[in-house]
Amino acid sequence: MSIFEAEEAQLQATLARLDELGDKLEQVPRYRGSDFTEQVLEDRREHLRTALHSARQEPYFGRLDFCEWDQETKALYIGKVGVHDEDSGDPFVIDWRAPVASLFYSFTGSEEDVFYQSPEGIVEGEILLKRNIVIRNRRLQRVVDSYAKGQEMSGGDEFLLYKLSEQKDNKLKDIVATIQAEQNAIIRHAIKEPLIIQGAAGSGKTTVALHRLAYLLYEFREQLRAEKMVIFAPNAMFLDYISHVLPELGVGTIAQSTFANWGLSVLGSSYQLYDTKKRLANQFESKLEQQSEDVLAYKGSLACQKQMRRFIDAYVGERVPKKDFCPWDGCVLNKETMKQWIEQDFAASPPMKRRERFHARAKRWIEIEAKRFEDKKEQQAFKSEALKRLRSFLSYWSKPDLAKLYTAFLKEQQLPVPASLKEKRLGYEDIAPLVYMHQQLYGIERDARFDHVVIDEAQDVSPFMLAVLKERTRAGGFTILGDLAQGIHGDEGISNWAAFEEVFANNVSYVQMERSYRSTMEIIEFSNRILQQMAFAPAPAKPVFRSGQDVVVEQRPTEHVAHWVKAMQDKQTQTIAVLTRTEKASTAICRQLQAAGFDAHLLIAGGERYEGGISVLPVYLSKGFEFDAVLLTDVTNDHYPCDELHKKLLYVGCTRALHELTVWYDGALSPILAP
Ligand SMILES: Nc1ncnc2c1ncn2[C@@H]1O[C@H](COP(=O)(O)OP(=O)(O)OP(=O)(O)O)[C@@H](O)[C@H]1O
Repeated sequence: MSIFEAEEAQLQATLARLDELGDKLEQVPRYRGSDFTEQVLEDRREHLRTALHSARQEPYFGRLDFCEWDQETKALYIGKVGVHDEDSGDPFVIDWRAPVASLFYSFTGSEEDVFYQSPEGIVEGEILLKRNIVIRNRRLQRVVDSYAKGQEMSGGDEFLLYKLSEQKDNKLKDIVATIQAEQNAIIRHAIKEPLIIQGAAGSGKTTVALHRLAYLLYEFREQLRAEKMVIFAPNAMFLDYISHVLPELGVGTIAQSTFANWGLSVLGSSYQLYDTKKRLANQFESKLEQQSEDVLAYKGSLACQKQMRRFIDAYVGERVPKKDFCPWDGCVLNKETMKQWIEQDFAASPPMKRRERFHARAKRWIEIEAKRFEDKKEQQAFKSEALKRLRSFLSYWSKPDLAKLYTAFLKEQQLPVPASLKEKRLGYEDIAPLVYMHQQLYGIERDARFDHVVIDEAQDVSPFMLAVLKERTRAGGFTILGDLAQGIHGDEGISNWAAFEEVFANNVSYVQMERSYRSTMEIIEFSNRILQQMAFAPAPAKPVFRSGQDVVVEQRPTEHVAHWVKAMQDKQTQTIAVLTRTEKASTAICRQLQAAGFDAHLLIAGGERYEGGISVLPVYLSKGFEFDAVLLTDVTNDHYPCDELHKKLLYVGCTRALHELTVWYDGALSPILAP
């Protein structure tokens, strides 16, 4: 029997077991009653039904023959979801997140003995076979061995290259079958340590972070809840693009948001972001930003956070009663007692909660004092007079208007006050300071705390934003990923990771990912030449050995875009992108393509969906996305002068391409690309 036939027989046997299990489960009536134990059992059955639904199509993707010392070799089949034999409890498909499955990813073929950490301790042994198996709709498609003991192998990358050469559709995909050793280490990194990942474009940062969430939820299911996890990413369109990975991994309820939207939800519905749609366009096109870069950078800094804390402390300090309270003539609650209540008895509560508690205790005190009057009517009259006086006494400590308080802070710091603040319309850079102010005054409800936070494209996040999130996240619960070479929002974001490390008082792990999986060698080498020109030049990306077309750089006006798109379509290219320098240019090209009969999509700031197919978008919006073929238009000296911002923009644009990259210029080629 050939290897393929043997695996085919194994697949049929596994499918038969899965079908039997699935059919049996379907026959158990759904429990809808109120008995708690029954509900828990039904919950488990439902979980298994969902798991079996996907397992019955593609039960596994890998096989690992592992021999634990002094025991028999076991063939372990690894899949997206683990399935156990009902009677013996033995797994016949191992979940990719299970401890033993880690060997499938970390084993490189050169280790003689291997080990993994199981809940019972370290398990040692040797690997005899590592096999990739492709199953589509219950049919065995492909079997590729990357290691077989005692045999010469062509190299472990063959299967990875096969996966990478596939065309992409409109959603990011899971990579469970081909997670690489360095990615596996990140996915399984200790739960208690915050993690910062600096990764080259296309190194799999976003993908790996999503797999890490799925892993954490599996391994620490007793401690973590999906509803308490959140992914922050730059915009709604990008969130739409990555939205399929977690459901594919069987995880459905993790919140995804932009920092701005989340911040506004904390502040309440009266606050809005000003020019949501136009912020990026202004920043990258007409330089209309009202505020200088220094002000933006300061508002995102830890120095600003420190000043804000001092300002709030002073504000709260001022709220301590300065005079005695007199509910009626002859009765006094002295200021020392009230001070003691506020500063000592209620010290653990946030300031606005302290006010509430003070109010409640003062009312109780009035009740007790009023009991001195024997006549009930008299008692009532004194009480209502006292409550009136209490209200007026507390007016010095009314609920603060955050926008006004923030205005006072900006004035104190001699910073310009944006005119829109009066209408509670905020700049992106004002959100972190305001949310921080809110947190300082009102505290953070238990329900509003996070178990784990993923921050994607973190180079565009300010240290102040991170500090705000840290206050409401359980210790160590951060996976932060970014690429400084793609930091196109330098004024709001960061230029090195030091300030982030400072937020965690340096108790943070830092990992670099240099291998890039997205693009061909030709595209990576071309992009690396831009990288090397940057003031801060991260290590060049290392390509996987996947060769493709040469990068084309040619003098051509944008009128020819339709020809290029047609040529790409003729090659069956699935996702095609035309990247322009401005939104205006994107709009014009998109119209031109639509007039020529192409189903082209214009992606602009404020958009919510990414459709795939043919996309036309400004280069600054392309961050995070990838396309089979990319055309960068107008790469001239005028549009991309030789400065840091434009080097980064071009780097972002070039690294979006998987298989083909074309660069056009009409005039003088940008000096960044000059030979
Ligand atoms: N181990 C892997 N196996 C197969 N494909 C992979 C692997 N790692 C990454 N990829 C693919 O590489 C591409 C880039 O991944 P991803 O978008 O997560 O990278 P990134 O580092 O976030 O990129 P960027 O910073 O440029 O946005 C995706 O198509 C992803 O599926």
